[in-house]
Amino acid sequence: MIELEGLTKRYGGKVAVDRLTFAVRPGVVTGFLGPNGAGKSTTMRMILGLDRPTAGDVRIDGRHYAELTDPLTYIGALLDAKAVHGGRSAYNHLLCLAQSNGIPSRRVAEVLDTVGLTAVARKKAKGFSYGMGQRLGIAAALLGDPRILMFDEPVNGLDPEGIHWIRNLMKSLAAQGRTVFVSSHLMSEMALTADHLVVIGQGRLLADTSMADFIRQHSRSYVRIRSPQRERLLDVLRADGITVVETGGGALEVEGGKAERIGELAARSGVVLHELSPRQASLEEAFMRLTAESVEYHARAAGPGPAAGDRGAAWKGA
Ligand SMILES: Nc1ncnc2c1ncn2[C@@H]1O[C@H](COP(=O)(O)OP(=O)(O)OP(=O)(O)O)[C@@H](O)[C@H]1O
Repeated sequence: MIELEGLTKRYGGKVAVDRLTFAVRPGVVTGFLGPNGAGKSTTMRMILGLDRPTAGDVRIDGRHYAELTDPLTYIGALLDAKAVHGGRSAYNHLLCLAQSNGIPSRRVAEVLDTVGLTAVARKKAKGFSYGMGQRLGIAAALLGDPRILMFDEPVNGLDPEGIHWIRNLMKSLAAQGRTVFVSSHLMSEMALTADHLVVIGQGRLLADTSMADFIRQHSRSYVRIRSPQRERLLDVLRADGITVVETGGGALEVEGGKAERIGELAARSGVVLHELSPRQASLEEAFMRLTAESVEYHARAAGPGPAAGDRGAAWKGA
């Protein structure tokens, strides 16, 4: 378990992480979500003792990182996949890590096998593709067979096969009872991977909830309607007590699942419909709404008041 208590980091006048209090529990994948600059990497660096908190505390199974003997056997992390000596082979890179951390060298072959790098184990890391580098970073995280694993944006830059592989790996590690903490700025990816969500914006905690609750609270269902007799349709729906929102492009929206009722009312009144489609707002939109206030890096060039979908431009990799 990872426990944060009022964790805070300031860089000069800038508050990167602001009084974060939450716990990351074993047996589930916990997604750590937030827009660019929200403070995810800084938080992870403090968990690993790489950055010193300005205030507050963070403990791994009740102890500070610096107090752990052979820390790689408690917590494995992938923070920066490029942090590998390129001149070394994958095997030697992992062997050095094993030897300096009291880990038996037989683990090297085991983790190379787990991440599918056995065939290229003797090749120099500098010749590796981005995906192979990610796999090597994950092999290093798994080396000490730790109960806690932490991955910073592990799917960034990966192809669909690599994304699928990492997703399944994280789920299987959690199913083994390990604590899995993974950051991302992509809600859609987390929706497929995480059981629990911690969302931050501008360093502050915005949500600490199960994925099921997040979906229940934030996924909005609505009906989209288009009609060449728009004004007549508006009158008919309003007369029936239905609240209609007029959206761009001449379309109308009605909250909830009232498609059948709307269709019947239109038919009864002889109003022609060109579209009557029940829709579900995506989790990505819910996430955007939740963090919109705290997005530090807005794509201002896109002009004021972008639509939810357009705001994707403000997100790394979007
Ligand atoms: N060493 C540093 N010195 C000054 N400011 C920093 C430093 N490291 C991070 N920051 C600032 O702290 C804030 C949080 O950065 P951090 O990298 O933790 O965010 P993040 O959520 O990981 O973002 P991203 O998704 O872009 O990686 C940002 O405003 C960043 O500019």
